[in-house]
Amino acid sequence: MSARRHRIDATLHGRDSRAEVLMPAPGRQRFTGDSPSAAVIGGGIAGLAAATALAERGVRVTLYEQGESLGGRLAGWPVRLADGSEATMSRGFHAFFRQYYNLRGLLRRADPGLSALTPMADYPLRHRDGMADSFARVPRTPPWSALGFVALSPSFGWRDLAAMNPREALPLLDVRVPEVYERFDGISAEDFLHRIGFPEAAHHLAFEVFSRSFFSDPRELSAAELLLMFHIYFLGSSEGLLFDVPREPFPQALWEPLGGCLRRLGAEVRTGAPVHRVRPAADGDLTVETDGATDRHQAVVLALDTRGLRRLVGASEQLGDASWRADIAAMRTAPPFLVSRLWLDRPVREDRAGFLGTSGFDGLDNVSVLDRWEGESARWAARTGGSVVELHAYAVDGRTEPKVVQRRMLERLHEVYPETADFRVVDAHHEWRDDCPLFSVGGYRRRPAVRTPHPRVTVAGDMVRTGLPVALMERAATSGFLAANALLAGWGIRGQVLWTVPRAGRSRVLRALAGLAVRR
Ligand SMILES: Cc1cc2nc3c(=O)[nH]c(=O)nc-3n(C[C@H](O)[C@H](O)[C@H](O)COP(=O)(O)OP(=O)(O)OC[C@H]3O[C@@H](n4cnc5c(N)ncnc54)[C@H](O)[C@@H]3O)c2cc1C
Repeated sequence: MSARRHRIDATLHGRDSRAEVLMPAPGRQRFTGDSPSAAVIGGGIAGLAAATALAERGVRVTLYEQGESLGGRLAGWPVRLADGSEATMSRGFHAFFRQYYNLRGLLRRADPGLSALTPMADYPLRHRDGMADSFARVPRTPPWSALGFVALSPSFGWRDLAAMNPREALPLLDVRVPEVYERFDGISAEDFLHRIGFPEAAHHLAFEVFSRSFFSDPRELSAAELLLMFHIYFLGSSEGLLFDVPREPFPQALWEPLGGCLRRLGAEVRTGAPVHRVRPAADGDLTVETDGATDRHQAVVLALDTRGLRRLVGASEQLGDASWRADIAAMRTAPPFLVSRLWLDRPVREDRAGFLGTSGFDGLDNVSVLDRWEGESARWAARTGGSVVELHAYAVDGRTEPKVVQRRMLERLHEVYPETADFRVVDAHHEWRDDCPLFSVGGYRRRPAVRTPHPRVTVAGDMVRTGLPVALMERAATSGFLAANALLAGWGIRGQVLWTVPRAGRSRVLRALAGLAVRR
């Protein structure tokens, strides 16, 4: 893919005039007449992006999803509450950042104006010791974002900035992908922050919240992922740290409309369809085995979660080569996380934020008041006079009894929002999962890339190496499009145009400063 700067249509992309556009390999617009068939395995964001890009160009797509609905880690399912109401449960709160250009492009297929998303006014953070931070008033364009944060933050002042180790900290100013992995994948996020002399208070507040949102303890997370995150959300993009959230539960707001688009494009969307094996056939085709059926395709996109990919590749003995298979087998998932959703009989205080990042509260990572922004919760709260609150705890010690953690998180809620201590819990749903990838120290080299040893098999998902500054949901969407583009290029068809935050530090002065660190 070639890259070039573009004037940005702010309504379609973001506000960052330095965002980069990545042009796909040249080719015909789409198939006409006879077209190949492709299996996309996995119906999360990555699979939906791949399936959409392929189907739009006339490929005959079958999407296989083992779950009963689309969305993967953002899937939702109906539950009946103790008071008889119907609600949609999910893994809960997700921040849709403005620099998620490719994810937003995917969602625009079904919702051109992104009317399903609503902005959150702030990204407040609170530490148990009383320290609080906010990004609402921090400017969005670097370097003013960093300077504004230092000027406004109680946890990170000018004195802290002056006390940092300048030589070690300079690389923060010019994060480049994939070079950042070559230099920093070998140390942990925690060690990196110590090395640069990052102030203790800001370390515990801002960085712990961010690194834990990668589902890992900072001692286990690769420093390269932390630097990348710093670049994407802070110093490398002028979209800022504010984000949007869906106005309704994920299925209704996002995946049912997108699934409808796919079907209108002629794709076959099969839910409740786990794939057990993929086998290369002698004639170059690939067979895909599901419960009781074997389908034949000319290409396959593996858009599964980490464990699903490991299992499927493990069972598909003839797929790939020995070293690729060994790398997939070595992939790890992050420790378990808990999402507790509580339907409470009374409203939380009026000034409580829709979302609050928390630190120092025994592993409670954030608290959302869903009825502030999600229609279904707001209607329940209006009808009952109650409120809907969600608690997330990432990287939980797997040895602790789930009930103990659930009770502890509720007690911490009582501390964060003391009025809730007297509320009655009308109903509670607790989701325990461990399906997020672990970006462990030194693990980058073995993570799968989009291309595999088989020219007609590609990989997509939020664990994939894309060579671009993208993470989490945006990595899933971007890798999905890249996986489709790689197949389309092989057929001489032009793929999807992609966008990314700049792939290097954005200011010449900051880049020059960062260069000093490398030369010394
Ligand atoms: C609690 C929580 C909060 C999060 N918050 C944020 C956030 O605020 N911002 C952000 O950007 N990201 C966030 N994330 C991360 C985000 O959810 C993921 O990065 C993203 O959803 C990954 O999408 P994916 O398509 O790569 O994988 P998945 O969504 O896991 O999709 C993989 C799919 O493959 C299917 N599958 C597996 N095996 C098979 C098989 N054999 N046959 C058929 N199908 C199979 C699975 O059922 C699944 O649907 C959060 C995640 C969690 C859990």
